[in-house]
Amino acid sequence: MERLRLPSPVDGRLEEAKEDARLLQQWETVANTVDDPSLPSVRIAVVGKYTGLRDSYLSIEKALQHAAIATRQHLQAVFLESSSPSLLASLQEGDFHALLVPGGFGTRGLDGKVGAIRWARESKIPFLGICLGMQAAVIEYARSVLGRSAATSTEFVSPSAPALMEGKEDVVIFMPEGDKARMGGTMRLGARTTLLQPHSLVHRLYAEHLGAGGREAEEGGGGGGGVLEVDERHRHRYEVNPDVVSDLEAAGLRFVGKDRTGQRMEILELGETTEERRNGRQGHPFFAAVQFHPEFKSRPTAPSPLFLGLLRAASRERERRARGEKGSQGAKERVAPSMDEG
Ligand SMILES: NC(=O)CC[C@H](N)C(=O)O
Repeated sequence: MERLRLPSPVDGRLEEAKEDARLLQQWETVANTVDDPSLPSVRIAVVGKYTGLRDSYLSIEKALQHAAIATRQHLQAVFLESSSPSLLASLQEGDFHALLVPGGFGTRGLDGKVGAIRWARESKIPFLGICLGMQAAVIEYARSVLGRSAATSTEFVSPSAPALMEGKEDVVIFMPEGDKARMGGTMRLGARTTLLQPHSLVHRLYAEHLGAGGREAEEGGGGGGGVLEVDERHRHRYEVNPDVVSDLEAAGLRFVGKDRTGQRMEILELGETTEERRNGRQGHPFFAAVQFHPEFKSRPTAPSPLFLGLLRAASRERERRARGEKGSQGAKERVAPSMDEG
């Protein structure tokens, strides 16, 4: 056995027993945290249009739960209907510590999602957007900050409507390799690689998980220089229009995760605005959105780095309110540097 370098069955059993004990210990920690009545509650608003069918957001709720356990908080996820006329009032009065806008399809409720994201961005409430949630964040920024009030996604433009003015309004477009005439089989599905720029919030979060969720990118493969590669699961037909990226970046959005071609935007963060930098004001505590679905890879003992980031920011927000502070400025440990540092 030694000559052939085979593991001894005794060693193997010992290793197995150690691993079993480690997993049991992890699981006990999870169970004890869920049952601990002394932990504070964290209130997360989830704004979507499938709220009548709770199972639609099951993986979102589970991923939030995993991150709440890891940050020792009791999760109160509140699902709000995105087409409700009272959505904004519910958000303003709901004492929420964070907002999550998950994936979805079709136009109903889009303006509600855009309004909710605007509220979170302007009131400096931690925000995570997923898939359609990221596309809605781009639409919101283009409408509110670039002043393109008609900004939208090609998904929401009826084929019979006149072409969008100068193509400036379709800030989210159909992916070129898809077949516009046929929906079946045109979705970009499954695990795809995203390269994460250093000096970004998401890079730091994934780097913590290096080994589990990320690996150093190789020089020459579009990576190198501290770039991290992560594989996350996708499910979409539309993407950020590469033609509007430079305008959005000049206005303060940072696209810190892209595919290997550099043409497909996978992750955005909010950098400091020029005005914030000039006045030495703190930027947004946590504003990130991703084209993929991080919830699908979250596990009870290994929460998704993005959900973890959101729940940590939500916890800081709760503590800040408990201290009676107004506005998020000064509340946090800021991680996203200004755009030109990235
Ligand atoms: N999963 C999603 O959120 C999909 C977003 C959007 N409807 C698209 O197809 O690109």
